Amino acid sequence: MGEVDPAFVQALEHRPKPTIVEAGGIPLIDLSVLNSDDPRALAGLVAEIGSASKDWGFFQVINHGVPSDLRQRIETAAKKFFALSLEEKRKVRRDENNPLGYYDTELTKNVRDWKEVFDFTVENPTVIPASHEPHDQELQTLINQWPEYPTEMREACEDYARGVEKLSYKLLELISQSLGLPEKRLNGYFKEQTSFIRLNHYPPCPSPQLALGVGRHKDGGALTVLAQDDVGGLDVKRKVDGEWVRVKPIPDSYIINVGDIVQVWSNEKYESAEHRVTVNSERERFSIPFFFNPSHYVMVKPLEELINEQNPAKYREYNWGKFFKTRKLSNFKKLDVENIQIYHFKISE
Ligand SMILES: O=C(O)CCC(=O)C(=O)O
Ligand SMILES: [Fe+2]
Repeated sequence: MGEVDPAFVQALEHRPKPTIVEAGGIPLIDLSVLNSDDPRALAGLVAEIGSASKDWGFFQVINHGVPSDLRQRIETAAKKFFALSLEEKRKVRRDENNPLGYYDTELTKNVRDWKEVFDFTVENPTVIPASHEPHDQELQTLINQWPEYPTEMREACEDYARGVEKLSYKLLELISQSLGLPEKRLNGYFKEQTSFIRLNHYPPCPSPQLALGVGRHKDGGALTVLAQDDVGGLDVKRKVDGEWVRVKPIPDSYIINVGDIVQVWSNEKYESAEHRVTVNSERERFSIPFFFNPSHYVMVKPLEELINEQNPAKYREYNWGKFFKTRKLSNFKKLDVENIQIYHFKISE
């Protein structure tokens, strides 16, 4: 067993157990129904999405319509990029001001993650607040930084983004319908989306029982559409019993997780699930999450149509851009406070 730097070591209660249950029961949803014009089949799909979002906050989709060559091209480009020297990768390094590009020192809840990443936004440029301070109105324009090598990286990333964006809108529309709302009820919030895609590389770790690839967390955006390779390591905290279970890789499927924004919009009918990534000492792992996020100026709050006297709003409204900026900052440097969470906006009962 090798040694890892103490910055990576998780507190005892957050370390992965040596054996983990492979999750039976994570809903597997076949989206080919979307091509059918049988209203009953569509209603069945909407109901499936609703139960999966309610009971798990996590599901996998197959026959999702994203062409497999888009995924192959970005996966190949990611492998080539991460295989470059550190010096080469650091030419597109991100910093406190520009959160886009290469990074190998991310923190989740103040502990270092055993991974390296490359981030790019789906819209180029993307506008976010310049500061996390609530009263500072200044904005910042983010521009993607593309590496020189591999030369096909930019095109592979941009094409993939367009493909997965379509799937994300489809899922958003299904979620909206599953809440009893019109199909396009939520689309307007994404006009100037702050969505971004992350290429994750988890190298083999000499002490996989001490560190995590990504520490336990919930995704702060609306939805995450994740491509994982065949290595496995993504664990979800199962809602029924709080047990960590491993998400089994299924070739050419996507893992969908409901983010905090959907939890708030739905007034907790749906709940974002806590998840983490464990690493292993033998095989490197790659994954590609697409974080589907609204425009920075969106004020997130329980949807009017879903609240009433019997079911009053469980959250105060908050500004998405400020939330996003605060999270980014806490992932960048060690803070003495816990990073921002939606429960900070929860209305106590
Ligand atoms: O690598 C994975 O499977 C998941 C990564 C993740 O949860 C994240 O980046 O938010
Ligand atoms: Fe995540």
